[in-house]
Amino acid sequence: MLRIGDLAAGYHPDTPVLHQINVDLAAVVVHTVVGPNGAGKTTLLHTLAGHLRPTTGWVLLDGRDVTGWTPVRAARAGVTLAPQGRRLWPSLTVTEHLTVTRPPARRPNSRTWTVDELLEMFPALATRLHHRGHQLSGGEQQMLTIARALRTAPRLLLCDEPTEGLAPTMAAHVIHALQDLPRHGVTVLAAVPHARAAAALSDTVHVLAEGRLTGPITTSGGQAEQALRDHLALTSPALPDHAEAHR
Ligand SMILES: Nc1ncnc2c1ncn2[C@@H]1O[C@H](COP(=O)(O)OP(=O)(O)OP(=O)(O)O)[C@@H](O)[C@H]1O
Repeated sequence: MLRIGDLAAGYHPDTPVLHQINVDLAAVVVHTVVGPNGAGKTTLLHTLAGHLRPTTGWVLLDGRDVTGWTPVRAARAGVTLAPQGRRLWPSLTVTEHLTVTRPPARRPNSRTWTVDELLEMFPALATRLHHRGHQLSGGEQQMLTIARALRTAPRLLLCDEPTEGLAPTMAAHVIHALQDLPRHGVTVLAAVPHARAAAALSDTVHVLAEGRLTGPITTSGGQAEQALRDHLALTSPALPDHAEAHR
């Protein structure tokens, strides 16, 4: 659905963060982009969600040029960001988060999600309906961030570090929910900092290093972790074996 070619983006004209990014998110699966802190993962997701205008290159959605679109146009077309840091509305309750966010009226082919379906996906939220954003645990906030994004009926969900800082059981729940989305026609592109997390979460991994993407690596063959280590070693030649566990 989404194709990106020769894309460059950054925050200052003289210092691009992304250089010549090429990627084709044709398959309705979970894709990850993995790379160390500062590699540009957030910058890539923000560019795709329309928060940042690319300096060069193109973005095609179903063959239509959408380069430089706004977040509103991106969301209307079915591309929604679940941001890092959760960015909830602190004074709104769980129910209010889910009811004020609605799918666009005219997008017949997208899977829409009722509040009840989202509470079934994330039962922890069902017991917190009247709690405000700032009263939720980190895991509950992450679930609500994803649930709120799903309310816009995305075809492509961009998730920035969806398991960051979560306890293992919460992280497992979030991973399970994301892995189930392709079954509903939703493609996922998640940014993660660790090779192992990328291999566990996704079907296809794209490695971002020094502003460039390599891959994709398919995780189904069992070789993903070694392939990722090889790719990441390109930018960290001195990395000792035991350091991988902390990447
Ligand atoms: N708003 C901003 N203004 C200027 N520079 C920025 C801004 N946001 C990020 N950067 C810089 O862009 C580069 C890429 O940052 P980005 O957040 O995209 O990386 P990341 O891979 O998501 O890392 P992390 O996992 O630490 O968030 C870094 O050098 C960062 O300092």
